[in-house]
Amino acid sequence: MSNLLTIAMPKGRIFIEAVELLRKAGYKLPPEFDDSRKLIIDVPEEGLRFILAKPMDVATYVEHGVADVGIAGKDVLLEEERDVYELLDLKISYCYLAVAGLPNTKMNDVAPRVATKYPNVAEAYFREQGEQVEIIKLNGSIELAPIIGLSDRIVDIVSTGRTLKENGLVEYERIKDVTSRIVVNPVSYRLKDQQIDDMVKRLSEVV
Ligand SMILES: Nc1ncnc2c1ncn2[C@@H]1O[C@H](COP(=O)(O)OP(=O)(O)OP(=O)(O)O)[C@@H](O)[C@H]1O
Ligand SMILES: O=P(O)(O)OC[C@H]1O[C@H](OP(=O)(O)OP(=O)(O)O)[C@H](O)[C@@H]1O
Repeated sequence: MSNLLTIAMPKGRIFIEAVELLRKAGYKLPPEFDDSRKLIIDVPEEGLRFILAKPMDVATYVEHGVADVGIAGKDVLLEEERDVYELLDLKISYCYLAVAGLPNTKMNDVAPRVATKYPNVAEAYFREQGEQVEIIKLNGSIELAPIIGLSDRIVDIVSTGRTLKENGLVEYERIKDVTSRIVVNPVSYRLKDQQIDDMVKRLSEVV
């Protein structure tokens, strides 16, 4: 096992903002962080190892303890419900989860269909509303579903609202605000509490 504190970082849009925040907190991250296809980047001078993962997989690495710490969107944490501690809201990559669909349409009375990348979040939301829906799991381009008649509604991320607008969809309900969080493995937190607390402290000062 490495002595380096291992951090699972999401590739994609969170990555750039997270790197910027870590640098602001004083971590010297080499140029590899700006342009590289490497999936593991060690920064021994800082005592850190970064693994670059799919956003949906970050909490899985942390739950299994192959990463001590992870950076993950609240959307993913709600969807996956992994056994990890959420220690800090980094307040980056802001967006929100919402229900959307074609304008002026009601949900089908019998077995309304909801397409989403977040089946658990969607299921729980509609159950709370007292509505029984059929969930259709998609992996992206969710906005297609109501347009081509696959579903009555979607549950998806909205940021600027541009994707909804350009595809002729409207928002019906806002479910939850989303930002990225620092999560940790419970055992790592016991064994490496000083390193982890130091990182959380440094990050919380620049959030
Ligand atoms: N339009 C957006 N604006 C801001 N943050 C977003 C937006 N879409 C998603 N996010 C946040 O960024 C996280 C990662 O999204 P990103 O689009 O980088 O990856 P992804 O589409 O989930 O993954 P994949 O690599 O499988 O396409 C999401 O979990 C969410 O927290
Ligand atoms: O409100 P906006 O600023 O338009 O952003 C929202 C869009 O961003 C995300 O998609 P992403 O770009 O990750 O593509 P995806 O379809 O592969 O999920 C999300 O799923 C929406 O489609």
